[in-house]
Amino acid sequence: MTIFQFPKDFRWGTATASYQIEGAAQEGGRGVSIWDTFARTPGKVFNGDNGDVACDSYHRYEEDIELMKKLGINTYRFSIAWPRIIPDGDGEINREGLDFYHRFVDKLLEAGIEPFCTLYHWDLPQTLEDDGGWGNRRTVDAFVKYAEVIFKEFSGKINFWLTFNEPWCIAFLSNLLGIHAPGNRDLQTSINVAHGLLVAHGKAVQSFRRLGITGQIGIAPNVCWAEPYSKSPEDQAACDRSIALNTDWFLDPIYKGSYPQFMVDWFAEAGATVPIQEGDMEIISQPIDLLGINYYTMGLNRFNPEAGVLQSEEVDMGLTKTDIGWPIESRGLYEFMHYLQKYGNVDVYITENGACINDDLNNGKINDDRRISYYEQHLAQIHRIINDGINLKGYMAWSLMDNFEWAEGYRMRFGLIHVDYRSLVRTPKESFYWYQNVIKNNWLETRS
Ligand SMILES: N=NNCCOCCOc1ccc(-c2cn(C[C@@H]3NC[C@@H](O)[C@H]3O)nn2)cc1
Repeated sequence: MTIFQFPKDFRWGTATASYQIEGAAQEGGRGVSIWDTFARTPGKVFNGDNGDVACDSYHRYEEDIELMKKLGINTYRFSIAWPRIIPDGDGEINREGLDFYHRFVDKLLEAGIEPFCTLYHWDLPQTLEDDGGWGNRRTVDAFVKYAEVIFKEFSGKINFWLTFNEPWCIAFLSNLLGIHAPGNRDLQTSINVAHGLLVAHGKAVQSFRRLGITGQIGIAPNVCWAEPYSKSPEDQAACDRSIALNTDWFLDPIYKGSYPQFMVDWFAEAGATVPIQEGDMEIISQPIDLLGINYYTMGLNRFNPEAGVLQSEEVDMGLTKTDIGWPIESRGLYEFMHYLQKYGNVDVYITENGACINDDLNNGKINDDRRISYYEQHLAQIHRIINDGINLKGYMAWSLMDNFEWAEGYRMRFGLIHVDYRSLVRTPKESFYWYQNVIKNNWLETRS
């Protein structure tokens, strides 16, 4: 057994997102999002599940906050649903939507929990997607309008801001692979989306500074850490492409003001170019204050000309997997955080990390020992990272509770709290109590 002591001011939290937990999809003046549409498209979401009810947190947020207090977290990452604030995307402001989030944030603050707000966690108003989505500058301008409304409303209440969650998922999972909403399968479209959201990010940061909003702002890329299957240059290059599409494709423009040239050249070979307009890169590379990093797994990649646009395939090495099929390898988090240092020792928060473990209730308890083991391994790596002098400031477990896991619907459970989707009863799992103890002690004690 080893004790890993965390810094005194280290932030401990959990994370969720609006479409995944709120429900009340047709209440409070909320407009239609691309996920309402996608979930209703036959074959897109397991079992035809959708976010109409989800965890009903729109109505049960006070109960959820009581559970957060019981858990002992001091930070809670959530997202605001743009369709609740400006239902048709760039028209009238919906006061009822703002009032809901004021009630929610006030309750968080009352509980001594720091709100950590994501402006965009994938629920784009459908009207904007109908008019070209992130590839259309109208959507970029609409996002800036939405962001400014939120900044002005919540300045002083919210001090930690993220513009976008997982830009790789928004651009490539959703517009190249077609697995998430809106389900396009086109390389040029996905590159246009990536560029549009980067410009929107930069413009929102400019507004944040111009309006003198208090607090810090950043973005939350999801990581695809990978190591080459062999020492061959082809496998190393395939690995580099896989990592770069999740990380460098977004962080080079933000921190360096230009896209990674080797990837621009790679896509040019595939006939796709980045639609850069005059001044875009200066806008995108506005200085930011923090990075959110979402880490789940890592892979061993090798070159395969048949393996998609990156010609990079993951090799199954027989590692233990979570119930969603992702290998459990915490080492990738440590390696990635050192890779990230090429952008400088920036302030980083782990804004998502967790395991899909579908254990169900058994005599009123959920003995999710595999989830505890996952967290134990990953928190030990977090301690290593901090010990190496990297500015890792906090950790938010994904997720507070089981919720709508996108194309997987409700069958995949990431929560520290079990949700019965019929009764909506919340039941803390054994991992909840384990994490509660880590937070209370501010140290990790490995069990072996
Ligand atoms: N790279 N090529 N892949 C080839 C084929 O991939 C097929 C599937 O791909 C993926 C990749 C990544 C994800 C994913 C899900 N979460 C969890 C959510 N994070 C934000 C929060 O809302 C959580 O629910 N994070 N990442 C899903 C599917």
